Amino acid sequence: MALNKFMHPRNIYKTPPDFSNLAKKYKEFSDVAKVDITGKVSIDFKDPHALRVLTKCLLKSDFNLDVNIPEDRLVPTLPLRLNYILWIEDLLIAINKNNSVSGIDIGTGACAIYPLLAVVKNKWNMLGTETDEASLMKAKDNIEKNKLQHLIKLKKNMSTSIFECVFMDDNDQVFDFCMCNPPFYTNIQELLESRSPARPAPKNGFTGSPHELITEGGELQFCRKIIAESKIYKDRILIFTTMVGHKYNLKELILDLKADSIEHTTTEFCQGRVTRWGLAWTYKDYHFSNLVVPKHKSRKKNAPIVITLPDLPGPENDINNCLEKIKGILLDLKIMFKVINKRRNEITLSIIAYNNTWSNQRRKRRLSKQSSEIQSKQPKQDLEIQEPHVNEKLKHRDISNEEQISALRHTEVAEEIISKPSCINKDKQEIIVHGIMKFFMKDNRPNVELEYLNGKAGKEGLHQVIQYIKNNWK
Ligand SMILES: C[S@@+](CC[C@H](N)C(=O)[O-])C[C@H]1O[C@@H](n2cnc3c(N)ncnc32)[C@H](O)[C@@H]1O
Repeated sequence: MALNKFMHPRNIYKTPPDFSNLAKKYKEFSDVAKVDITGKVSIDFKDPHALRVLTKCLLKSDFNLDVNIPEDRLVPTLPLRLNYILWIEDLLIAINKNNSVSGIDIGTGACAIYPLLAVVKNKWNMLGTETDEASLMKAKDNIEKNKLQHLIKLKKNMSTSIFECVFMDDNDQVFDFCMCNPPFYTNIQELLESRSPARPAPKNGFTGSPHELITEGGELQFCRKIIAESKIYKDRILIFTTMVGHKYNLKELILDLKADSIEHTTTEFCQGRVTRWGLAWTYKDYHFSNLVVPKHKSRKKNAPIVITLPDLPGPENDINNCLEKIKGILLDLKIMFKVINKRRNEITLSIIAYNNTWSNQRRKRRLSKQSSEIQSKQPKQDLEIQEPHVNEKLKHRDISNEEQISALRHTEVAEEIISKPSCINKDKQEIIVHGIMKFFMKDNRPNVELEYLNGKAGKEGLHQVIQYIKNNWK
């Protein structure tokens, strides 16, 4: 519960729930609870069933809500959901909106968790939208079970638009806010790779179905769509908000809003070991600058590092030229990359390296030269027989032990360098470096901003990659 102290100040889960009390109150909970020798009651957080029972019992005990959470759907973690609702409360306070509040929950899911919490906590009127028929049916059951149909409405979204289904009846309704927990991932692979191997194993078990977690283009595209459509519905929703799961996407979305001079604010949702972010924007004459952002200032930040690269030769010292150069170097290094954003003067790449192909390049080149010199001196027949034993030949020359060891290393590394990308077995290999590189032109010079995400080589690994790029930037 490392981040709990940074939870929203009004979040009741800042104080962890009393598990022994829950076990006494609910038989279902006592069935999944374990008691250690000191008498402490806990559950197996890796067990999705135990998580489901915990959330169900907390909803009953703390909010008097009876909720069925289907086995094949996301188990909503309450501290995070509550952090988001509490931040919406802050936003509404900031715009002096304190009664007859109405909000939209985009992608409400099978539990309609946000509408239910919003209604029991604040008596807001909520509209939940959902594309998945099965989730929609379950959400309806949960709302009816709690007799809250008069405050919570549901709409099936059958279009590719986010908001069209809300306003298609052509009513004049104006909503105070919209909220969204978007599907975070682009595909299964990204979902599986989303966690750093360097970080401790996730404390909580994995829950959720693919369509709840995956969307074409991932959360960045989904949130961009909300922003694009917000321009159409700017008079129908006072404050637009979304949760963002990846910090690098948050940065991109902020740039989008800044580019259009749209008033916005952000927050951090901290709970357990997980941080998410909230982004809010408006087209109204509201100023969010007075909002007290509930985050802890002294918390260590992963501040990005900016490095200026040498000028590229020729007149075309521009961002497209940079991109071609970078692509070439990354391909040489067998580093996987994806262009996640491209603007007029800036390009953002996500990079993943499964092998360290950038270290000791000078030594590798020297040894490569040495070994090819030796090979060229050998008679052809000899070479054919002895080719796998380059180091044996080196032994017969007057060279030091250290060089022999380097040569041995070189043979191994050489194989690594010539390996084709297709032999990168992502399933079996650990990520060495995963990071974001944003290239941009400043004062007509190429710069790169680095953000380390995860990987065995740590931040140092990402710095080594950029150092390699810098050294080969010609
Ligand atoms: C990450 S889940 C969030 C569920 C719930 N709000 C929560 O926080 O637990 C995302 C939900 O959005 C739904 N969804 C995806 N695209 C949608 C769209 N265009 N309109 C409405 N819902 C959508 C998915 O079916 C899924 O239930």
